[in-house]
Amino acid sequence: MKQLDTLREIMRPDEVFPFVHSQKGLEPITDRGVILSLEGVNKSFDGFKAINDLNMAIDAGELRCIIGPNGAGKTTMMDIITGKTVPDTGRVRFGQTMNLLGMSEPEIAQAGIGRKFQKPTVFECLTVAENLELAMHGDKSVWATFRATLSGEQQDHLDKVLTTIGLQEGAKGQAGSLSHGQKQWLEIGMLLMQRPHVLLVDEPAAGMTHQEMDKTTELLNALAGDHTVVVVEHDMDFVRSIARRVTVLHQGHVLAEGTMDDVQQDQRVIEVYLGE
Ligand SMILES: Nc1ncnc2c1ncn2[C@@H]1O[C@H](COP(=O)(O)OP(=O)(O)OP(=O)(O)O)[C@@H](O)[C@H]1O
Repeated sequence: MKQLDTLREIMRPDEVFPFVHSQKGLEPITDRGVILSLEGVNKSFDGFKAINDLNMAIDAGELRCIIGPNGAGKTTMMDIITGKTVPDTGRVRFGQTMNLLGMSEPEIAQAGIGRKFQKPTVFECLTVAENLELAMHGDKSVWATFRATLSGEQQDHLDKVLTTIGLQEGAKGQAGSLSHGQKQWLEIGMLLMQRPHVLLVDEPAAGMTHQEMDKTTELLNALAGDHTVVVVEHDMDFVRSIARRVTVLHQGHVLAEGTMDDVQQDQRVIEVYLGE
């Protein structure tokens, strides 16, 4: 995959918050500082505290892994960031000032936070390229728009995304014929078509072969830097292969944060995992 080469070109920052014009061109208003933050976030379901005073800050360009035992609140945290779940209290900000609470799921996606769920949801009867084309238009119900001719710039973007996800050779093949791993990459490509600033990726390695995992590691590492990538993952070997910084959630709260070595040696983390 010529990911690094092509990504520089794909990431032509849109004129979308939190990027502003500067002498160097479009720059994140965070100045590569914190791009996503949760402060004092709480969420209860029928009296059960799924998220308990959650505080977390993620820097622009980071590749952050979120780990934690079953029921730790990882999915609920992702749901809160993307507007699927509204917290009871707390603040969630994109950049330094954009308040994500009160924004709808489509508005948050439009602002530049894309999410990939664990199960691939590609359109199996369409080709790989058609899936990407459809994703570019956002509104998947608009078949007429999908049939419209792509501009040169849009076609270039599509070609670069195909190269990034390593599916350029199979672009005209049916998505239904792809392997599980290839479907996951296609879905990441579908997110990239909308030029997100932040990518939230749920268990990308689940069900993958070792070879596919290696390619996914390569892909996520290539995406970080120009994008901010947040990965929720259970597979510790995979986490070790991609993570620079790991956050351990437990009972809806941050238990530990640091490098993989740091958190693996943390006595509280060991106890939580052994006690699972
Ligand atoms: N809509 C809901 N109604 C009731 N309880 C919920 C709801 N969503 C989540 N919970 C509960 O909140 C807790 C946290 O769940 P969550 O799915 O966020 O954990 P998780 O860390 O993603 O777990 P896993 O690794 O098993 O996916 C769990 O105890 C779960 O049962």
